[in-house]
Amino acid sequence: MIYLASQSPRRRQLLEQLGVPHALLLPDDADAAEALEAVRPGEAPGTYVRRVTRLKLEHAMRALAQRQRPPAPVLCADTTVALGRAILGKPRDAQDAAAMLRQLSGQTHRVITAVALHAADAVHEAASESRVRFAPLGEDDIAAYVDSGEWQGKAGAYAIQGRAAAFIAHISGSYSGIMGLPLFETARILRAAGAQ
Ligand SMILES: Cc1cn([C@H]2C[C@H](O)[C@@H](COP(=O)(O)OP(=O)(O)OP(=O)(O)O)O2)c(=O)[nH]c1=O
Repeated sequence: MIYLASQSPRRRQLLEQLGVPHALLLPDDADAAEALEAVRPGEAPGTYVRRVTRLKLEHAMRALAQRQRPPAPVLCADTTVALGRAILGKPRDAQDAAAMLRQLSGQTHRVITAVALHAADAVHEAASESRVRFAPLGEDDIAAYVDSGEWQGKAGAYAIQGRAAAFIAHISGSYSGIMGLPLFETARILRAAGAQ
C-alpha cells in the first residue's frame, strides 16, 4: 500500500489503472497546499514543477508524521502547462480561463508533470514532458468551453480527458502525464523503490 498525497480525482483514477493499492493523504489546510504552488520570478517551467512536487512531498511527509498513520511510501505529483517560458497554472476565474485558451489557440505548448515518491527514507523523482498542439479556436469555442466549467482546477484551463479533446490536433509524449500522473514514469519509480 502507498499513500497518494493528492486532491486530484484524475491522479486517483490513473493510479487505480496501474493497480497500485493506495490510501489518500489529504492536506488539512487547502489554502496552505495552494500556496505551495507560487511561481518564483523568472523560474523556468521544468524547475518550477519539480520544486513544487518536492514541496508537496515534504508537506505530505509532515502530515503523515503528525497524524500517526502507519508508515508507507508517499507519492505526489504536479502538472504545469508551459507556453515557451511562460507558466500557465490553474485559472483564477472564467476570464482568466478564456485568456489562457486564447494564448493556447493555434499553438504548441508543453505539459510537464513531475512525480516524487518517498520510500524507505529515500526520495525518487521523475518527470514527463509532452507537447500538445491546439487547433485555432474561435471565440465561440472558447465561450462554450468556459461555460462548461471544465477548466476549473486544471493547469492551462483545459482537460485533455474531457471536451478539450476536440481542440487537440496532436500530442507527443504521455497522455497520462498530460492528465496529471505519467504512468510509465510512476511505475518505474515505484519499482525502483520496491513499492510495487
Ligand atoms: C493539462 C491538464 C491538466 N489537468 C489537471 C491535472 C491536475 O489535477 C491539475 C493541475 O494541478 P496540480 O496542482 O498539478 O494538481 P491538483 O492541485 O489538482 O492536485 P494535488 O496538488 O492535490 O495533487 O490539472 C487535467 O486533468 N487534464 C489536462 O489535460
